[in-house]
Amino acid sequence: MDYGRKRIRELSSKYRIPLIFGLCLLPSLMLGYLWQASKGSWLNSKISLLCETQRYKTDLLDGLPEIELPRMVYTKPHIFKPPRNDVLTMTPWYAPIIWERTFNLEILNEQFRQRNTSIGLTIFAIKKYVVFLQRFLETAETYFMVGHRVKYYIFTDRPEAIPNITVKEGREIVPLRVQNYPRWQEISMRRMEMISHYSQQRFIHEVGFLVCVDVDMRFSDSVGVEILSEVFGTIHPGFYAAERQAFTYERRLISEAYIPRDEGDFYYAGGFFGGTVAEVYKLTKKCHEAIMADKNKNVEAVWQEESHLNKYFVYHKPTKILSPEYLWDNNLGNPQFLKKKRFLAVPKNHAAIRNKRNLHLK
Ligand SMILES: CC(=O)N[C@H]1[C@@H](OP(=O)(O)OP(=O)(O)OC[C@H]2O[C@@H](n3ccc(=O)[nH]c3=O)[C@H](O)[C@@H]2O)O[C@H](CO)[C@H](O)[C@@H]1O
Ligand SMILES: [Mn+2]
Repeated sequence: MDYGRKRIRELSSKYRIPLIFGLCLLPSLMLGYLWQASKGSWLNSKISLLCETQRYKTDLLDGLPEIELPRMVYTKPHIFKPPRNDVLTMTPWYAPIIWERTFNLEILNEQFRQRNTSIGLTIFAIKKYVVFLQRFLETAETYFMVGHRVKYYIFTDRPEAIPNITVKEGREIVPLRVQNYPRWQEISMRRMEMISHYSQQRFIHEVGFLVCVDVDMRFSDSVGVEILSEVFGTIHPGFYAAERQAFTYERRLISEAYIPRDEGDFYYAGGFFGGTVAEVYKLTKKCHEAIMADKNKNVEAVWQEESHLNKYFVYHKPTKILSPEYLWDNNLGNPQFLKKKRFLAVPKNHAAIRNKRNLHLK
């Protein structure tokens, strides 16, 4: 015990001066630090306040467009009574699949009307395919986007063959003269190039959405704004129940459209897709570039641009998907789940319409 006290006394006398010095230095260092810190943060906040008021406009959130529905009376949705339980109405990435009974067109029409925008429908009628225009346009006038502003963009090598149809108010036929190609496959594929080109040059200034369809078709029931979304595709009527392995995706590795056997969600049809002009531009540009890359390798995908579209949708998931109601072929019968047939394939004699023989449409 004694030894311990003695030792402490010895040590404290030895280190007295440095100890006192240290004890004085510590508070002054702390004070100095606090002063610096407070001075710094004050200065910093002054600077950032100045920067922010310079960088940002303060009225950005004022005067935003508002969509406000009027009073509407309709059956309320019910958590335990889904309108459809016989079909898939939502993908795993939460994109709705559009079927009859799942939407209220009155709400959607009102919302769309208040957005004050319009729809461009792109149709290609090259060489003999002009024969399909009359029926296509007449049925579109009855069923397509009724009550909304529509521009029919008709890509053709024969503008003089466009039938003279009077369209309803707010609707317009816009002929776009384009070149033709000898092979039907080339004509079909080049649609990607032409849509992307015109999206950049023209459509982006004229319409909000683009809907891109085949011309050998007729509308037979309502096709309205329920189909519109950032980017949408349509389930091909021949493959809605098929397993992945049965999808006719491009399976050759050499093609840009190649999809491995363990990937893919649906088989989408080449004859009906769309979205905002910006999204359709991105889609068609990418597909066209892939088609050109294949061409350089002397490859053509098994289902031309439809194969490339399917590849695109594996890695850029559509934000909405149209059920086969939106693309049906009467040769496929009348399955129970199909409550409406909205857009139907017109029977065609493939050999006659795609080559130089004379054509007699049914
Ligand atoms: C309903 C559907 O999903 N159809 C697709 C399917 O064949 P389809 O047999 O339906 O192809 P198709 O003969 O209708 O050709 C596609 C489209 O290209 C245009 N065209 C074609 C040839 C011609 O001489 N003039 C002309 O204007 C026309 O708009 C036609 O609708 O596969 C094609 C690619 O192989 C396309 O992906 C189609 O979109
Ligand atoms: Mn077709």
